Amino acid sequence: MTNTIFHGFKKKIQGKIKVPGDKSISHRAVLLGAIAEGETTVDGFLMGDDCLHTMKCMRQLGVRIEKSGESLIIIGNGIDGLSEPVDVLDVGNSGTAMRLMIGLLAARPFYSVLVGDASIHQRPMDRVVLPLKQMGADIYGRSNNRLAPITVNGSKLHGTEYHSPVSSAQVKSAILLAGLQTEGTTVVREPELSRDHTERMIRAFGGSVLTEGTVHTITGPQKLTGTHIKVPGDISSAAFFIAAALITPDSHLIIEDVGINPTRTGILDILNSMGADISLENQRIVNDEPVSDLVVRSSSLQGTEIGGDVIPRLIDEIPILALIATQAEGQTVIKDAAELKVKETNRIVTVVSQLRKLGADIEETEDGMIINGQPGKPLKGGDVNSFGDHRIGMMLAIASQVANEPINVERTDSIAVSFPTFNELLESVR
Ligand SMILES: O=C(O)C1=C[C@@H](OP(=O)(O)O)[C@@H](O)[C@H](O)C1
Ligand SMILES: C=C(OP(=O)(O)O)C(=O)O
Repeated sequence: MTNTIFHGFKKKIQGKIKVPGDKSISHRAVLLGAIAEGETTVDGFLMGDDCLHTMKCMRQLGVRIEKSGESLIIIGNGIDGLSEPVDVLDVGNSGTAMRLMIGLLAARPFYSVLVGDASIHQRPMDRVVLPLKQMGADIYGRSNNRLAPITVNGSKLHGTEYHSPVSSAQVKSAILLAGLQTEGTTVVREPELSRDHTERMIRAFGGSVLTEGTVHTITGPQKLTGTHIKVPGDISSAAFFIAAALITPDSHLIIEDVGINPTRTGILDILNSMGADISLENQRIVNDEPVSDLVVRSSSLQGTEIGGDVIPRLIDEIPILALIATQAEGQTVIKDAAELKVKETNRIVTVVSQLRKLGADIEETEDGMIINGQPGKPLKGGDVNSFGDHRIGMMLAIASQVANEPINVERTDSIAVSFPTFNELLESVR
């Protein structure tokens, strides 16, 4: 376990940077490349722990994946090219890897076991197991099929119509990946639109998914063809640097090549409504995904209310939004965010407890938190803990921009899950 001391009180943030590749898109590039026919080249793949676990699992399933310079080459042999793994598939800390692979493997004619770290073994898997069982899947897990380890006895599935109680791209994607291999039509409805990278990427691989509002329809079986994927920078990683520039006086930061898929830009909409000075330049489309450079300047911010259908569009950015809210004038209320309780940690508890330790005025609610901003009043330093949650670790590191004493963050090793170069990049712009 590593700890890191961050000390950056009022150190202005300046420069031009790129953040690592999008985690959601990187997972999907490997999964779809692995089941496509022919070669797939992935540029900008995120070499973070989560995606490396997905890559290793796909290799265990018999897929050849090689690094070639900065690119990843996946040699797919079609969906039938996957073979039974001789050992358990370990997803590490990644909910995306586990849930998407359960969907993928549910329709493969072999046996597999999926495990992960202590955090993964506490996260609900029934949200994908239930709909897949409705499609005829044979899946078991601890605690009445709710928790990992999960065993998948691959079988022939049939199409279904599933109304998901949660707006979760992992649930939607698991069903679509099973539906892709299944004779007939599979329909998944979600309460609010969640990130749509799976749908876009199935199309980039030559497949088809129909989306009407929040209803997604896939008709299988479909064959995918290898392609060239360029992964944009991860807006969820960029968010930490956006925050650092906004809350530190005299900052001016350019972040190049950031993915701005509308299902991910809730953070930009909310920051805009809080008065943030962020402009989008050089907007373009790459692989059916919108990409832009972001120009961020320090800003005076106002508190706001964050809830409703924006939540799935910024769910991973709530920890850093909470920190930003401590620096905004007035109150910020975050609601409808109970999903935070089933992330790498219970993020309502970890955000509130750790920011409180630093002197923030923040309290937990049933489905979110309330923050009374104190702009101009520095946070304190001291010992805080990421509890193994990468996003909590990075949020606490950025808090050092507004803390007048050093912040000692325990378990910073977890940051490598999504942003292995975070510390160096932060140093480079300070
Ligand atoms: O599909 C994905 O790549 C992800 C979906 C979201 O989770 P849910 O599907 O649980 O909302 C998000 O929090 C996670 O970081 C990545
Ligand atoms: C929730 C996250 O990821 P996952 O669900 O894939 O573990 C995240 O990256 O914040």
